[in-house]
Amino acid sequence: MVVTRDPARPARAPISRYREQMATVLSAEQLSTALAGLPGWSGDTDEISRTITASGFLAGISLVTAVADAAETMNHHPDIDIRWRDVTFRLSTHSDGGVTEQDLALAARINELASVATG
Ligand SMILES: C[C@H](O)[C@H](O)[C@H]1CNC2=NC(N)=NC(=O)C2=N1
Repeated sequence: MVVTRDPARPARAPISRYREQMATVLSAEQLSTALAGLPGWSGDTDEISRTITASGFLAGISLVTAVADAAETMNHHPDIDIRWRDVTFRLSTHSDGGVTEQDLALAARINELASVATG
C-alpha cells in the first residue's frame, strides 16, 4: 500500500491535532499578506524565519536576550540560531503544526527589537 500525505496537512502535525486545531493555522494567502508587512521575514505556512545581522556578536546576544524576554511574556518561543553576529529566528506554533497569528505577533516584536541590535 502506498501511503501519501494530504498536502493540506502540515508535515509535522499529528493528525489528531490537525483535526482539532487546523483552523488557527494561516492559509498561504493570509500568510503572504502578513509577510508583506513584516520586513525581513519569509517562509511558508509551516514556518517563517528572519536572519538579523547585528552590529557585533554581543549585540546579537543582547537581541537574543531581549527576544527571550518577549517570548516568555507572550508564552511563545522561537527557535534561535546564533552564528557570530547573524541571528536567525524561526517561528511556528508547534501545538498547531504551522504559522499562526501568535507567530506574526512575535515576528513584529522581533522586528522592533532588531532595530536596536542593528542600529
Ligand atoms: C504550555 C505552553 O503554552 C506551550 O508549551 C507553548 C510554549 N511556547 C510555544 N512556542 C511555540 N513556538 N509554539 C508552541 O506551540 C508553544 N507552546
